[in-house]
Amino acid sequence: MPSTRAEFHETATLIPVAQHLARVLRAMGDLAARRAGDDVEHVRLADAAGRTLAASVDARLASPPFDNSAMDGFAVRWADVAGATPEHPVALRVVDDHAAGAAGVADAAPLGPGEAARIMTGAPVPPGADTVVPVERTDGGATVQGDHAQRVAIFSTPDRGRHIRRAGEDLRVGDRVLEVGTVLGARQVAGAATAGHATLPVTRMPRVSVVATGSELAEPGEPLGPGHIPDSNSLLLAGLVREAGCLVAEVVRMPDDAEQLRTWLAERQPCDAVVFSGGVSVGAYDVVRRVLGSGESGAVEFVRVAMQPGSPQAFGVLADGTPVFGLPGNPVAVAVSFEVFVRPALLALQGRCDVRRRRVLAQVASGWASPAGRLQVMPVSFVTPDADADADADADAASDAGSASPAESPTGPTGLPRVRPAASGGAGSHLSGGLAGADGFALVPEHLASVAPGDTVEVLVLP
Ligand SMILES: Nc1nc2c(c(=O)[nH]1)N[C@H]1C(S)=C(S)[C@@H](COP(=O)(O)OP(=O)(O)OC[C@H]3O[C@@H](n4cnc5c(N)ncnc54)[C@H](O)[C@@H]3O)O[C@H]1N2
Ligand code: MOO
Repeated sequence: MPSTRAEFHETATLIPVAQHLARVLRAMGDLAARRAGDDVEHVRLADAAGRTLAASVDARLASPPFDNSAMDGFAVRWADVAGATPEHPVALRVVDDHAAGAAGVADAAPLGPGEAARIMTGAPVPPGADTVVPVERTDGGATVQGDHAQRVAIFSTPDRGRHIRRAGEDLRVGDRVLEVGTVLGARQVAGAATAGHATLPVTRMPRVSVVATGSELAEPGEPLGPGHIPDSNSLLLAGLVREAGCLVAEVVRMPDDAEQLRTWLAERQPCDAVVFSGGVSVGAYDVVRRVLGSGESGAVEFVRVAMQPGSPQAFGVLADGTPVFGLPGNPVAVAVSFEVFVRPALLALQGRCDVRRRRVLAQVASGWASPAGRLQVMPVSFVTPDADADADADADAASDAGSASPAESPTGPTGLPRVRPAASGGAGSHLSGGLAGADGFALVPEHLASVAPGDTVEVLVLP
């Protein structure tokens, strides 16, 4: 129970992360449903990476499309070679030679008793053959020259049917290859090619506008005026938008000036979502809150979420129905807010079936404090084997024991990977430089005020 009025005010107004996310995803679900239909494009397989499937894909071709050899060797009739040994090889007449891609194999005369065909990996199995003997188990036979048949000695017998890859054992015509909502990567595109497709139906890539607000913001690399800082959030957000499979409609940096924001809102490029950074808190110049919170440009709600960093959040729609996010300006808060709310929303807008990031359990290598009552989303890095080696060297130098500090081992006694805060400064939401070393975000539940070495935490793994 909160003990003071101030504390009560703080905790009473915090919305659980799951509740805010559910609200965002509900709104995105409605938008995606409205977009469905007009939003399908057909792209060539070579252009499909990173796109989201708009419809499930079934096999048009069997895989393999025909029975073929898994080995370079000789296609035989098993009954002819059963019992062959090095001491008592079986000699067969080589009547044909089949390379991968060979035409006409299916029409060849069936192998007769005592006959074999030389065959290469991937070549169709000729009629009559039921087994392939790898070349290593033969004397190698001899090349067929013209129609002068040669002989091959078989030294041992595989099981009947061995080394033949059967038509359809991977996919039969009509088998489901890819589910609607799947994000297409190299493996999925290759699977579609195998299944006989040349193009795939994908959802249109949402276009997202990024607006960084703040009178202190300067172009990165330019000399800084007094009180100015390089604008890192524009780059962060534009990059995260692209990583989430979207196109960047425009990137805008503007000072804390309500008139400039109103002008931009009136003249902006058409897009599917807008993401603001900065100006959502309670500061005197918090321009996003002032303009969007007034209701003059749409319906945007400003809330405080039980999360650290990234507590102040804005979400809603602009006057034309475009969804809009207002993220708190601190760079780590931007990264975390994007990860927790915006990325799932943009994936949902694309029709992705899975909007969750992969999670792993990890063991804390060096502890940190966490604000009780809020979900802490802490940038962490995995302890690497290199760090282990460095620690070994340090330990060697410091003592004769020469063993690595347990805190530096890449896995803990449980076999879980170990994590430590990515920023040497800890959990501050301004530690933008430290964010660059993050491999993931550790999720520290609301009821904890700290984590200690050896504790287990769940980590969202970044690509
Ligand atoms: N009285 C209170 N003050 C603040 C509260 C609060 O509850 N009461 N919350 C704090 C928290 S937590 C956050 S997060 C920030 C969020 O404020 P804003 O969204 O209004 O963000 P700004 O004030 O515009 O900026 C915060 C911080 O981030 C830096 N920044 C902003 N944009 C960029 C950019 N594009 N690139 C790099 N850095 C950026 C900015 O210079 C500020 O230092 O409010 C706290 N205050
Ligand atoms: O939400 Mo703020 O990000 O804690 O700094």
